[in-house]
Amino acid sequence: MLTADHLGKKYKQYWALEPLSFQLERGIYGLLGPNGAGKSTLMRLLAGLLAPTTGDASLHGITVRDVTRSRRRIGYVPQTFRLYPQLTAREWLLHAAKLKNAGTRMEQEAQVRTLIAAVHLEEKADHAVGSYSSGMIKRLGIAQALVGKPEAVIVDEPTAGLDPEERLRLRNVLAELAPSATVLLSTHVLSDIEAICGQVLVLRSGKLLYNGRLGGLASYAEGRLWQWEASEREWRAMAQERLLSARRTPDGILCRTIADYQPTPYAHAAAPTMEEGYLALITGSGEASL
Ligand SMILES: Nc1ncnc2c1ncn2[C@@H]1O[C@H](COP(=O)(O)OP(=O)(O)OP(=O)(O)O)[C@@H](O)[C@H]1O
Repeated sequence: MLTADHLGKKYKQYWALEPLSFQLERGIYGLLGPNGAGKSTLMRLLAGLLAPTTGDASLHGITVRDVTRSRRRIGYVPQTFRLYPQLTAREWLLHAAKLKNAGTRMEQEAQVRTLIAAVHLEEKADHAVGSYSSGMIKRLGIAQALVGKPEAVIVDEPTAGLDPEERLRLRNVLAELAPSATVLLSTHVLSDIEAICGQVLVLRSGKLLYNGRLGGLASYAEGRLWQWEASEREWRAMAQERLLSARRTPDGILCRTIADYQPTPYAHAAAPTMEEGYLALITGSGEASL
């Protein structure tokens, strides 16, 4: 169990992460929030790589500040990382296994073989990483975080900059981990994680706004989601930034927005999606004036 207990981080007078508390069991959790919300700060605090201003993070009751006892048990994949381009994936992972003191040389080699297969890098395992695509590097980062069989795996922006095929591949790799570890993935794109995360935490401006089931997000736009068909001319006259979506149909343009009151006489209430609920939550959307 990965626990945050009044965990917070302040830079000068500014809370990058206001003190928050939660407990994460086994499974995959999404950490959502716009740029600057505090996601990386929280992840680095949970991984024991950043000293908190208040509170503590712990894994199964052991503080992450106890580096010797917790470091091997938590795998962390930063947003970006540098690799020596001339090293191969196998060499890189063996190096990580040595640093983490993950068993005898033979055990380390066996573990590296298993990890290479788990992240589907068998064909490229003995090629220099300088020749890898960004998706392959992300997968190698995850394999490196998994060395030593950690009980918690924290991945900052796993799918950023990847093409749809690589996203899917990476998602599958992460989903396979779920039964045996606590996995926390950050993103600002809900669709990236909705296929694999049942639970999400939402941060905005350093505050924890939501901690619960992914499906529960839709409720933030419940009763405030409006849909109507507009003509091309009406649509052009609208404050476009107030629209959540606008989709061309044979009859005109299907518009959706969040507003406390019916935005036009033609609008009718519609069921919000999770994404729309999430947008309502992070934008704190009030009345839309169209
Ligand atoms: N070392 C630092 N010194 C001062 N402020 C910092 C430092 N690191 C982060 N911050 C600030 O803390 C806030 C949270 O940053 P953080 O990187 O955690 O956000 P994020 O949600 O991960 O953003 P992104 O999605 O853009 O990566 C931001 O306002 C950022 O500018």
